[in-house]
Amino acid sequence: MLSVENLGMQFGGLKALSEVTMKVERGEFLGIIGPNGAGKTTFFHAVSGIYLPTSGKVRIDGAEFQGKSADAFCKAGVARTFQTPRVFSDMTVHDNVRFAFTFGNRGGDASLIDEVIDEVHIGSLRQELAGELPPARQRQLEIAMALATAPRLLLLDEVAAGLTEGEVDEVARLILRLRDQYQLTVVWIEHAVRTLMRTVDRVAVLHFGQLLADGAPAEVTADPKVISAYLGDEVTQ
Ligand SMILES: Nc1ncnc2c1ncn2[C@@H]1O[C@H](COP(=O)(O)OP(=O)(O)OP(=O)(O)O)[C@@H](O)[C@H]1O
Repeated sequence: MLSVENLGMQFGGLKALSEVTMKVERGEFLGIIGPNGAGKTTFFHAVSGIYLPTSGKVRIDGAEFQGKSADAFCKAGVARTFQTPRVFSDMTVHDNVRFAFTFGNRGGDASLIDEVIDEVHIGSLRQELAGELPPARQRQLEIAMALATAPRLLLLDEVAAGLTEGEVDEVARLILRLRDQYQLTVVWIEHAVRTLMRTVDRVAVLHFGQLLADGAPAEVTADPKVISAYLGDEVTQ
């Protein structure tokens, strides 16, 4: 579904991503972890048309996409959320989702607007202004906006940030349900490592812009390189 080859993103002298090569297979659920500043969000920007990578290839279903616009990625079935939710504050929840709907691949069936709002459990907030929602609800709204575009690949950037462990587990269950219901391929960046490890099929670890490890959660958790660079005692306690 998505593959990157020798992906690089440089800001002046800083290599935010360096020679990253990996694949996400159709239907797979990949987690991405790594310390602050490791390049996780930059990776999402590079595979959703926000940043033009300074080197390497980005492929969607085998076709080269580096340098294409965010709209082209969206039309190819890539949807994402942002670490700081990008919602239209002065518009209602419903109107935000309706706006997202016009960019995607759903054709004319606007009844799906209400469906996705209900799916992410914000049906009771339909007429609320997005700017008045707490951050966790804005993240749910962003997921609804992403779903409104009829994605095949959903990129989630810290959608569980700031939540308690129980709430993070709830978000994980929601993502799994949405994945099944909409037959999504999912990539989830999250610092809540324990929940992530229980949820995903595979984990990639970024460290200083490089891919430090990529494998099944149990393998990655036991990898000495990953433990010393990032995990410490976090998931072994
Ligand atoms: N537009 C930019 N201009 C300059 N530097 C940038 C830009 N975007 C990201 N960076 C730098 O690239 C590096 C990687 O940032 P990125 O946001 O991708 O990290 P991250 O792994 O998502 O971190 P966090 O977990 O804190 O969100 C950081 O050093 C950051 O300061």
